[in-house]
Amino acid sequence: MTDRITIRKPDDWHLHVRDSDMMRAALPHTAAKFGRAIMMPNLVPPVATTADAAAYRERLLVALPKGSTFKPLMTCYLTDDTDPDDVERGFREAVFTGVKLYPANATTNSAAGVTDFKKIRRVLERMQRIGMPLLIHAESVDPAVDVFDREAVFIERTFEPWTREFPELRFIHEHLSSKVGCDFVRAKSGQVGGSITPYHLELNRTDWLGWGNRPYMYCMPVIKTEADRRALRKAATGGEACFFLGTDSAPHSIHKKLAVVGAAGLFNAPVAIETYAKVFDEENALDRFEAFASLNGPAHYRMPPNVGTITLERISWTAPEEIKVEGPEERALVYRGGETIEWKVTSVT
Ligand SMILES: NC(=O)N[C@@H](CC(=O)O)C(=O)O
Repeated sequence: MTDRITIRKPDDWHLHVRDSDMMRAALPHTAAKFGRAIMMPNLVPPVATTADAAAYRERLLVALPKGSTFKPLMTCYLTDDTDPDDVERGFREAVFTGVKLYPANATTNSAAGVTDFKKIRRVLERMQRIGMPLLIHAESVDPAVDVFDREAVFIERTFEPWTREFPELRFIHEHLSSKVGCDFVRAKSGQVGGSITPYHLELNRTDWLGWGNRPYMYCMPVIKTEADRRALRKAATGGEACFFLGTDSAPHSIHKKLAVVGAAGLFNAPVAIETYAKVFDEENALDRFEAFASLNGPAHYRMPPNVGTITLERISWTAPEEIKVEGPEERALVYRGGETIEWKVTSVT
């Protein structure tokens, strides 16, 4: 039995830390264990221009603990009115790493997202030309589509046709949640990469709804069936280069999570890398952990892997139930809060 594992320092290819008080509370949890993270642009108002992203990056850098080498990678929130010239400028100036597409109203803070895909064709053409990746929240928002089928329908109606219309455009299917999604990414490997969260690897919809409604398991795309969870575990741990780590850690104040209409998103940064290690251990795949956590993502984004390392050991500890947040948000519930966590980070270089 392996009780200790050292891998290259991982990156988080899908992260929300928000802004101001929440950012200051959430960011250190990721910066302590990851080399880089793709910072999601769904602030209110969104990070929609090069100037917005440069300013947000400054705020993130100021919020980092002293001496941290963590690097935030910025994304552009795509709207109906995004200017292709600004997108290109941001990419060439190394402000933007990619563009993020939210279909309008698909998830938290996506009201400013794209309402009509015809309106973004010029941006996609430009991105294809300059080699800039497109990150997609791949869910249909057609009200006639069942919430559990949103991923499959988006792939069929929109994503798959785009991979043919824009053959040189590189895509990331964010937070994969279904077997259909895994099979799609696999079939388009090279052109499409897929990130996978710790909670989609751990939970099925019976965990979420079967024993009382558990608001801290509510996220978009919603947790699906046991067959989907198994397919995701196979994808993450199978060693295929198209799948990589993206926590989708998404803190909300406790008030927003426990409201009548609750916010989607789970704050998992305090236990994320440890939870992935648990999954790989359970699947007898710890030898493939480094590829998923630290190598496949940079390769898809065409960046070198980190030079540092992280060591995890089989040491039990108890996850905090919540983190404190200054100001009116007060506190945020932690995914797996109060549970025994099997793996512990013992060294980061
Ligand atoms: N995953 C979620 O349920 N929520 C995310 C947005 C997202 O990535 O969908 C958030 O910003 O809270």
